[in-house]
Amino acid sequence: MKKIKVIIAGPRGRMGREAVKLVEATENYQLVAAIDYKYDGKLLREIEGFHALEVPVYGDVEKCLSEIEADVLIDLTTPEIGMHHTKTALWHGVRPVVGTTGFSKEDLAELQATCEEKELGCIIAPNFALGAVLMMKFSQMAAKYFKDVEIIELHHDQKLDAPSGTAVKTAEMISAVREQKNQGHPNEKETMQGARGANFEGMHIHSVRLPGLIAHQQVMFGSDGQTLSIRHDSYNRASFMSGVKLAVDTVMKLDTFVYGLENIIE
Ligand SMILES: NC(=O)C1=CN([C@@H]2O[C@H](COP(=O)(O)OP(=O)(O)OC[C@H]3O[C@@H](n4cnc5c(N)ncnc54)[C@H](O)[C@@H]3O)[C@@H](O)[C@H]2O)C=CC1
Ligand SMILES: O=C(O)C1=N[C@H](C(=O)O)C[C@H](O)C1
Repeated sequence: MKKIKVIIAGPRGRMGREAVKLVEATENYQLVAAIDYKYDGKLLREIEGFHALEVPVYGDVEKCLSEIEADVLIDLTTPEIGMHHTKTALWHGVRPVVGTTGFSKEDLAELQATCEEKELGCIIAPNFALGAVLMMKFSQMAAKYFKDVEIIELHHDQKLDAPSGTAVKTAEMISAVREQKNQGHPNEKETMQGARGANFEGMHIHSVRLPGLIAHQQVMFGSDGQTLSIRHDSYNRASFMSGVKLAVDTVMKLDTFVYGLENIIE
């Protein structure tokens, strides 16, 4: 059986550790390297929590990709370094699967152009949890009938980006079908800055950060005499792994850029 050779960037992170477990547990995947700025030149097994993993760790993505033959790079880091890893992977002919959030519109356009130039698959998934992908799709369906919507995303307090990648993606999907509307009273005024959250084309996004939370989102629609709430909750990071696996398997067959798992599930 030909194995899919995988590199994981950010293996010590909350998501990275889960992804290492996934790759190790999947028969046709082989973890060939990890990228971690702190442990350059070590083996993964020398890092706490990783046992018996004779996998080299690189601090530098360029060096890693020059020395290691790989099919897929899974990135679970931070936006700046994630962008650098993703571009470098594409230049080396390695297909990226990116869970890192916080990329700008310009970043995404640049990655799409590089994919097209290289004719190489790349999947950027703001949320790998299949339930969250359905929550976004259902919200898009509902937005055809309800033009008043507020997005409330709730995450753990170690999260760096706000609003979450999922909330941004949800707002983009809704705006593709929603009749444009500036919500709330035309004369509404914030007496405390930020009270109405972020404004995306007239709809509002609220970001809650609390210890104890993992990843949650509620999309609330309202119209005359009724509201509709569509909610998804991730209670652990294993919830994201079936989507990571789907993305790795799919990216191997792609020569295009995909932003969002809703584009690859039926
Ligand atoms: N798409 C999805 O379904 C999900 C996406 N995320 C996103 O994934 C990213 C990571 O999330 P967490 O694991 O919770 O964060 P984390 O903070 O636990 O992990 C980030 C990891 O990146 C590593 N890192 C930072 N700079 C680096 C560099 N220069 N080179 C290599 N590694 C570097 C850190 O050492 C750390 O281990 C975030 O952007 C988050 O929003 C998180 C959960 C689900
Ligand atoms: O940082 C997180 O934890 C998560 N990030 C992603 C996002 O920004 O939407 C996905 C999920 O919500 C968890």
